[in-house]
Amino acid sequence: MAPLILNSLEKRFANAAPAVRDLSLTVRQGRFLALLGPSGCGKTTVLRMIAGFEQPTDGSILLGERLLADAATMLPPERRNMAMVFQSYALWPHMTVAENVGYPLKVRGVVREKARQKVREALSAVRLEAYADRRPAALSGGQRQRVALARCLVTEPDVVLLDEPLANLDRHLRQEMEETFREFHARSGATMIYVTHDQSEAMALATDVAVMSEGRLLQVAPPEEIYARPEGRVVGGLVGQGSILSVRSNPGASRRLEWLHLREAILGCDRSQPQVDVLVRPQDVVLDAAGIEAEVTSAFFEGERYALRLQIAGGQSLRAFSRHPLRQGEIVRVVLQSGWRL
Ligand SMILES: Nc1ncnc2c1ncn2[C@@H]1O[C@H](COP(=O)(O)OP(=O)(O)OP(=O)(O)O)[C@@H](O)[C@H]1O
Repeated sequence: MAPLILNSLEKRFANAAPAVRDLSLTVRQGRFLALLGPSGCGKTTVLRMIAGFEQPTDGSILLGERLLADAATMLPPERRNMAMVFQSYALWPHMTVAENVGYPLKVRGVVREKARQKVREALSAVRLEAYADRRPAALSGGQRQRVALARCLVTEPDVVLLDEPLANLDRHLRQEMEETFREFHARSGATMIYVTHDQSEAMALATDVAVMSEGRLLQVAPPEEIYARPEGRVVGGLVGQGSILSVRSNPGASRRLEWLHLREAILGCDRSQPQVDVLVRPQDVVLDAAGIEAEVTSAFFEGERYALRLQIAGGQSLRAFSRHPLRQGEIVRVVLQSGWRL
Protein backbone atom coordinates (compact mmCIF):
# COMPACT_ATOMS: atom_id res chain seq x y z
CA MET A 1 0.00 0.00 0.00
CA ALA A 2 1.20 3.47 -0.89
CA PRO A 3 2.63 5.85 1.69
CA LEU A 4 2.17 9.60 1.37
CA ILE A 5 5.59 11.22 1.13
CA LEU A 6 6.35 14.90 1.69
CA ASN A 7 9.84 15.65 0.54
CA SER A 8 11.60 18.87 1.71
CA LEU A 9 8.36 20.70 1.07
CA GLU A 10 8.37 24.50 0.89
CA LYS A 11 5.64 27.06 0.27
CA ARG A 12 6.29 30.77 -0.17
CA PHE A 13 3.45 33.23 -0.69
CA ALA A 14 4.41 36.39 -2.63
CA ASN A 15 7.23 38.21 -0.82
CA ALA A 16 6.55 36.82 2.63
CA ALA A 17 8.77 34.45 4.64
CA PRO A 18 8.00 30.81 3.73
CA ALA A 19 4.74 29.56 5.30
CA VAL A 20 6.17 26.01 5.12
CA ARG A 21 9.88 25.24 5.01
CA ASP A 22 11.92 22.11 4.42
CA LEU A 23 9.19 19.80 5.68
CA SER A 24 9.81 16.06 5.20
CA LEU A 25 7.38 13.45 6.43
CA THR A 26 6.23 9.96 5.42
CA VAL A 27 2.74 8.85 6.38
CA ARG A 28 2.24 5.11 5.94
CA GLN A 29 -1.01 3.87 4.40
CA GLY A 30 -3.81 3.65 6.96
CA ARG A 31 -2.17 5.86 9.59
CA PHE A 32 -4.01 8.72 11.26
CA LEU A 33 -1.70 11.72 11.47
CA ALA A 34 -2.58 14.85 13.47
CA LEU A 35 -0.81 18.03 12.37
CA LEU A 36 -0.62 20.07 15.54
CA GLY A 37 0.65 23.60 16.06
CA PRO A 38 -0.25 27.15 16.96
CA SER A 39 -2.30 29.41 14.70
CA GLY A 40 -0.39 30.50 11.60
CA CYS A 41 2.31 27.79 11.80
CA GLY A 42 1.47 26.45 8.33
CA LYS A 43 -0.76 23.42 9.03
CA THR A 44 -3.52 24.36 6.61
CA THR A 45 -0.99 25.22 3.93
CA VAL A 46 0.49 21.71 4.20
CA LEU A 47 -2.99 20.19 3.94
CA ARG A 48 -3.90 22.34 0.93
CA MET A 49 -0.68 21.32 -0.84
CA ILE A 50 -1.49 17.63 -0.26
CA ALA A 51 -5.05 18.18 -1.53
CA GLY A 52 -3.83 20.01 -4.62
CA PHE A 53 -5.22 23.49 -3.84
CA GLU A 54 -1.74 24.99 -3.49
CA GLN A 55 1.44 24.20 -5.38
CA PRO A 56 4.75 23.75 -3.50
CA THR A 57 7.44 26.30 -4.35
CA ASP A 58 10.07 23.64 -3.62
CA GLY A 59 10.21 19.95 -2.69
CA SER A 60 7.68 17.31 -3.75
CA ILE A 61 4.61 15.30 -2.72
CA LEU A 62 4.28 11.63 -3.71
CA LEU A 63 1.72 8.91 -3.15
CA GLY A 64 3.91 5.84 -3.33
CA GLU A 65 5.84 6.23 -6.59
CA ARG A 66 3.33 8.64 -8.10
CA LEU A 67 4.40 12.30 -8.15
CA LEU A 68 1.44 14.50 -7.12
CA ALA A 69 3.17 17.85 -7.04
CA ASP A 70 6.45 19.71 -7.11
CA ALA A 71 7.43 23.21 -8.23
CA ALA A 72 6.96 22.17 -11.88
CA THR A 73 4.17 19.56 -11.71
CA MET A 74 0.67 19.83 -10.30
CA LEU A 75 -1.82 16.97 -10.46
CA PRO A 76 -5.31 18.52 -10.07
CA PRO A 77 -7.24 17.70 -6.85
CA GLU A 78 -9.78 15.44 -8.62
CA ARG A 79 -6.99 13.16 -9.87
CA ARG A 80 -5.45 12.52 -6.44
CA ASN A 81 -8.21 10.25 -5.03
CA MET A 82 -8.31 12.28 -1.85
CA ALA A 83 -11.21 13.80 0.05
CA MET A 84 -11.17 16.90 2.20
CA VAL A 85 -13.51 17.64 5.11
CA PHE A 86 -13.79 21.31 6.07
CA GLN A 87 -14.75 23.08 9.27
CA SER A 88 -17.67 24.60 7.38
CA TYR A 89 -18.89 21.15 6.16
CA ALA A 90 -19.41 22.55 2.60
CA LEU A 91 -22.75 20.80 2.04
CA TRP A 92 -25.16 21.81 -0.73
CA PRO A 93 -28.15 23.43 1.02
CA HIS A 94 -30.67 22.60 -1.74
CA MET A 95 -29.85 18.87 -1.75
CA THR A 96 -31.04 16.26 0.71
CA VAL A 97 -28.57 14.38 2.88
CA ALA A 98 -28.64 11.38 0.51
CA GLU A 99 -28.13 13.65 -2.53
CA ASN A 100 -25.21 15.40 -0.86
CA VAL A 101 -23.57 12.09 -0.02
CA GLY A 102 -24.25 10.68 -3.49
CA TYR A 103 -23.04 13.78 -5.34
CA PRO A 104 -19.42 12.65 -5.88
CA LEU A 105 -20.75 9.36 -7.33
CA LYS A 106 -23.04 11.24 -9.71
CA VAL A 107 -20.11 13.35 -10.92
CA ARG A 108 -18.15 10.14 -11.53
CA GLY A 109 -21.05 8.61 -13.44
CA VAL A 110 -21.58 5.65 -11.08
CA VAL A 111 -24.80 3.78 -12.09
CA ARG A 112 -27.84 4.68 -10.02
CA GLU A 113 -28.47 1.39 -8.20
CA LYS A 114 -24.82 0.99 -7.21
CA ALA A 115 -24.71 4.64 -6.08
CA ARG A 116 -27.83 4.17 -3.92
CA GLN A 117 -26.29 1.15 -2.28
CA LYS A 118 -23.05 3.03 -1.51
CA VAL A 119 -24.95 6.01 -0.10
CA ARG A 120 -26.97 3.67 2.15
CA GLU A 121 -23.78 2.05 3.43
CA ALA A 122 -22.05 5.38 4.03
CA LEU A 123 -25.05 6.81 5.90
CA SER A 124 -25.25 3.70 8.02
CA ALA A 125 -21.51 4.02 8.84
CA VAL A 126 -22.14 7.47 10.35
CA ARG A 127 -25.52 6.43 11.80
CA LEU A 128 -27.63 8.79 9.72
CA GLU A 129 -29.86 6.37 7.76
CA ALA A 130 -32.96 7.96 9.25
CA TYR A 131 -31.96 11.41 7.98
CA ALA A 132 -31.47 10.60 4.29
CA ASP A 133 -34.32 12.83 3.09
CA ARG A 134 -33.61 15.89 5.25
CA ARG A 135 -31.86 19.01 4.06
CA PRO A 136 -28.67 20.20 5.84
CA ALA A 137 -30.52 23.18 7.39
CA ALA A 138 -32.61 20.70 9.42
CA LEU A 139 -29.53 19.01 10.96
CA SER A 140 -27.37 19.79 14.00
CA GLY A 141 -23.69 20.73 13.56
CA GLY A 142 -22.53 17.22 14.47
CA GLN A 143 -24.98 15.64 12.03
CA ARG A 144 -23.77 17.95 9.23
CA GLN A 145 -20.21 16.94 9.95
CA ARG A 146 -21.29 13.29 9.72
CA VAL A 147 -22.88 13.94 6.33
CA ALA A 148 -19.57 15.44 5.19
CA LEU A 149 -17.79 12.30 6.41
CA ALA A 150 -20.28 10.01 4.66
CA ARG A 151 -19.68 11.96 1.45
CA CYS A 152 -15.99 11.17 1.87
CA LEU A 153 -16.63 7.51 2.49
CA VAL A 154 -18.56 6.91 -0.77
CA THR A 155 -15.57 7.89 -2.90
CA GLU A 156 -13.27 5.38 -1.16
CA PRO A 157 -10.37 7.85 -1.05
CA ASP A 158 -6.76 6.83 -0.44
CA VAL A 159 -6.27 9.87 1.77
CA VAL A 160 -8.77 11.88 3.82
CA LEU A 161 -7.76 15.42 4.78
CA LEU A 162 -9.54 17.10 7.68
CA ASP A 163 -9.09 20.79 8.50
CA GLU A 164 -10.13 21.43 12.13
CA PRO A 165 -13.41 19.58 11.50
CA LEU A 166 -14.58 19.88 15.10
CA ALA A 167 -13.79 23.56 15.65
CA ASN A 168 -17.44 24.64 15.37
CA LEU A 169 -18.84 22.04 17.75
CA ASP A 170 -19.37 22.19 21.51
CA ARG A 171 -17.29 20.06 23.86
CA HIS A 172 -19.80 17.28 24.36
CA LEU A 173 -20.40 16.89 20.65
CA ARG A 174 -16.65 16.96 19.98
CA GLN A 175 -16.15 13.87 22.12
CA GLU A 176 -18.95 12.08 20.33
CA MET A 177 -17.49 13.06 16.96
CA GLU A 178 -14.02 11.89 17.98
CA GLU A 179 -15.57 8.44 18.35
CA THR A 180 -17.15 8.78 14.90
CA PHE A 181 -13.76 9.72 13.39
CA ARG A 182 -12.10 6.69 14.98
CA GLU A 183 -14.81 4.40 13.60
CA PHE A 184 -14.57 6.09 10.21
CA HIS A 185 -10.81 5.56 10.20
CA ALA A 186 -11.09 1.87 11.16
CA ARG A 187 -13.81 1.28 8.58
CA SER A 188 -12.35 3.14 5.60
CA GLY A 189 -8.73 2.05 6.04
CA ALA A 190 -7.81 5.42 4.49
CA THR A 191 -4.76 7.42 5.47
CA MET A 192 -6.04 10.39 7.47
CA ILE A 193 -4.40 13.74 8.01
CA TYR A 194 -6.08 15.88 10.59
CA VAL A 195 -5.22 19.53 11.25
CA THR A 196 -5.83 20.84 14.76
CA HIS A 197 -4.43 23.24 17.32
CA ASP A 198 -6.05 21.24 20.14
CA GLN A 199 -3.48 18.90 21.65
CA SER A 200 -5.98 16.72 23.50
CA GLU A 201 -7.91 16.15 20.27
CA ALA A 202 -4.69 15.24 18.47
CA MET A 203 -3.70 12.81 21.24
CA ALA A 204 -7.13 11.19 21.46
CA LEU A 205 -7.49 10.53 17.74
CA ALA A 206 -4.21 10.09 15.99
CA THR A 207 -1.79 7.20 15.56
CA ASP A 208 0.95 9.81 14.98
CA VAL A 209 1.26 13.44 16.00
CA ALA A 210 3.35 15.90 13.96
CA VAL A 211 4.10 19.18 15.73
CA MET A 212 4.75 22.27 13.60
CA SER A 213 5.95 25.74 14.49
CA GLU A 214 6.74 28.66 12.17
CA GLY A 215 6.49 26.52 9.06
CA ARG A 216 8.81 23.78 10.30
CA LEU A 217 8.16 20.25 11.49
CA LEU A 218 9.59 19.90 14.99
CA GLN A 219 8.75 16.32 15.94
CA VAL A 220 6.63 13.44 14.71
CA ALA A 221 5.84 10.45 16.92
CA PRO A 222 2.95 8.39 18.32
CA PRO A 223 0.93 10.30 20.98
CA GLU A 224 2.36 8.38 23.95
CA GLU A 225 5.91 8.99 22.74
CA ILE A 226 5.46 12.71 22.09
CA TYR A 227 3.80 13.09 25.50
CA ALA A 228 6.53 11.24 27.36
CA ARG A 229 9.53 12.50 25.39
CA PRO A 230 8.83 15.89 23.77
CA GLU A 231 11.77 17.48 21.96
CA GLY A 232 12.39 21.12 22.85
CA ARG A 233 10.47 23.97 24.45
CA VAL A 234 7.84 24.45 21.76
CA VAL A 235 6.72 20.79 21.66
CA GLY A 236 6.97 20.55 25.47
CA GLY A 237 4.82 23.65 25.83
CA LEU A 238 2.18 22.43 23.37
CA VAL A 239 1.72 18.90 24.60
CA GLY A 240 0.18 18.08 27.95
CA GLN A 241 -0.31 21.11 30.22
CA GLY A 242 3.16 21.04 31.75
CA SER A 243 5.27 23.81 33.25
CA ILE A 244 8.72 24.51 31.88
CA LEU A 245 11.36 25.34 34.48
CA SER A 246 14.76 26.77 33.76
CA VAL A 247 17.20 25.01 36.11
CA ARG A 248 20.90 24.20 36.50
CA SER A 249 21.69 20.67 35.48
CA ASN A 250 24.26 18.54 33.80
CA PRO A 251 23.07 18.16 30.18
CA GLY A 252 24.89 14.82 29.99
CA ALA A 253 22.65 13.31 32.70
CA SER A 254 19.59 11.21 31.92
CA ARG A 255 16.76 13.26 30.40
CA ARG A 256 14.28 11.82 32.89
CA LEU A 257 15.04 13.59 36.17
CA GLU A 258 13.96 12.25 39.56
CA TRP A 259 13.17 14.32 42.65
CA LEU A 260 16.63 14.40 44.25
CA HIS A 261 18.24 15.56 41.04
CA LEU A 262 15.41 18.03 40.35
CA ARG A 263 15.61 19.49 43.83
CA GLU A 264 19.31 20.19 43.39
CA ALA A 265 18.71 21.59 39.90
CA ILE A 266 15.91 23.93 41.03
CA LEU A 267 17.84 25.20 44.01
CA GLY A 268 20.74 25.81 41.60
CA CYS A 269 23.21 24.22 44.03
CA ASP A 270 25.88 23.61 41.42
CA ARG A 271 26.61 26.97 39.75
CA SER A 272 29.08 25.32 37.36
CA GLN A 273 26.20 23.57 35.56
CA PRO A 274 24.47 25.24 32.59
CA GLN A 275 20.81 26.34 32.52
CA VAL A 276 18.49 23.77 30.94
CA ASP A 277 14.72 23.61 30.38
CA VAL A 278 12.82 20.92 32.28
CA LEU A 279 9.18 20.00 31.69
CA VAL A 280 7.22 19.12 34.83
CA ARG A 281 3.66 17.80 34.55
CA PRO A 282 1.05 18.89 37.14
CA GLN A 283 0.33 15.30 38.22
CA ASP A 284 4.01 14.92 39.16
CA VAL A 285 3.86 17.85 41.58
CA VAL A 286 2.64 16.50 44.94
CA LEU A 287 2.11 18.18 48.30
CA ASP A 288 4.72 16.75 50.67
CA ALA A 289 6.29 18.12 53.86
CA ALA A 290 9.70 16.95 52.61
CA GLY A 291 9.46 19.14 49.50
CA ILE A 292 10.49 22.68 48.53
CA GLU A 293 8.49 25.73 49.51
CA ALA A 294 5.91 27.14 47.10
CA GLU A 295 3.27 29.86 47.27
CA VAL A 296 -0.22 29.24 45.90
CA THR A 297 -0.84 32.04 43.39
CA SER A 298 -4.20 30.71 42.17
CA ALA A 299 -6.54 27.80 42.86
CA PHE A 300 -9.54 26.92 40.67
CA PHE A 301 -12.10 24.22 41.32
CA GLU A 302 -12.34 22.02 38.19
CA GLY A 303 -14.98 19.54 39.36
CA GLU A 304 -13.05 16.55 40.63
CA ARG A 305 -10.00 18.56 41.82
CA TYR A 306 -8.42 21.99 42.22
CA ALA A 307 -6.04 23.30 39.55
CA LEU A 308 -3.23 25.23 41.26
CA ARG A 309 -0.60 27.66 40.14
CA LEU A 310 2.38 27.74 42.43
CA GLN A 311 5.40 29.99 42.62
CA ILE A 312 8.69 28.55 43.76
CA ALA A 313 11.95 30.25 44.80
CA GLY A 314 13.31 32.39 41.98
CA GLY A 315 9.78 33.30 40.84
CA GLN A 316 9.24 30.32 38.52
CA SER A 317 5.71 29.03 38.09
CA LEU A 318 4.43 25.46 38.42
CA ARG A 319 1.06 23.87 37.75
CA ALA A 320 -0.29 21.28 40.18
CA PHE A 321 -3.51 19.56 41.23
CA SER A 322 -4.98 19.14 44.69
CA ARG A 323 -7.97 17.19 45.97
CA HIS A 324 -8.32 19.67 48.83
CA PRO A 325 -9.10 23.39 48.65
CA LEU A 326 -6.11 25.71 49.06
CA ARG A 327 -6.15 29.49 49.46
CA GLN A 328 -4.34 32.00 47.30
CA GLY A 329 -1.25 33.17 49.21
CA GLU A 330 -0.95 29.93 51.20
CA ILE A 331 2.58 28.47 51.55
CA VAL A 332 2.86 24.75 50.84
CA ARG A 333 5.66 22.25 50.28
CA VAL A 334 5.88 20.22 47.09
CA VAL A 335 7.91 17.34 45.73
CA LEU A 336 8.42 17.15 41.95
CA GLN A 337 8.41 13.42 41.37
CA SER A 338 9.61 13.57 37.80
CA GLY A 339 10.77 15.99 35.11
CA TRP A 340 11.85 15.73 31.48
CA ARG A 341 14.80 17.71 30.13
CA LEU A 342 13.68 19.33 26.86
N1 LIG B 1 -3.03 32.52 0.21
C1 LIG B 1 -2.14 33.05 1.05
N2 LIG B 1 -1.45 34.16 0.69
C2 LIG B 1 -0.52 34.69 1.50
N3 LIG B 1 -0.21 34.19 2.71
C3 LIG B 1 -0.85 33.09 3.13
C4 LIG B 1 -1.86 32.47 2.31
N4 LIG B 1 -2.32 31.38 2.99
C5 LIG B 1 -1.65 31.34 4.18
N5 LIG B 1 -0.77 32.36 4.25
C6 LIG B 1 0.16 32.62 5.36
O1 LIG B 1 0.89 31.43 5.63
C7 LIG B 1 1.07 31.25 7.03
C8 LIG B 1 0.53 29.88 7.45
O2 LIG B 1 -0.88 29.87 7.32
P1 LIG B 1 -1.75 28.57 7.60
O3 LIG B 1 -3.19 28.91 7.29
O4 LIG B 1 -1.16 27.42 6.89
O5 LIG B 1 -1.56 28.38 9.16
P2 LIG B 1 -2.33 27.41 10.18
O6 LIG B 1 -1.29 26.79 11.01
O7 LIG B 1 -3.26 26.51 9.44
O8 LIG B 1 -3.16 28.47 11.04
P3 LIG B 1 -4.63 28.36 11.70
O9 LIG B 1 -4.56 27.32 12.79
O10 LIG B 1 -4.84 29.75 12.24
O11 LIG B 1 -5.58 28.01 10.58
C9 LIG B 1 0.38 32.42 7.70
O12 LIG B 1 1.35 33.37 8.03
C10 LIG B 1 -0.57 32.94 6.66
O13 LIG B 1 -0.80 34.31 6.82
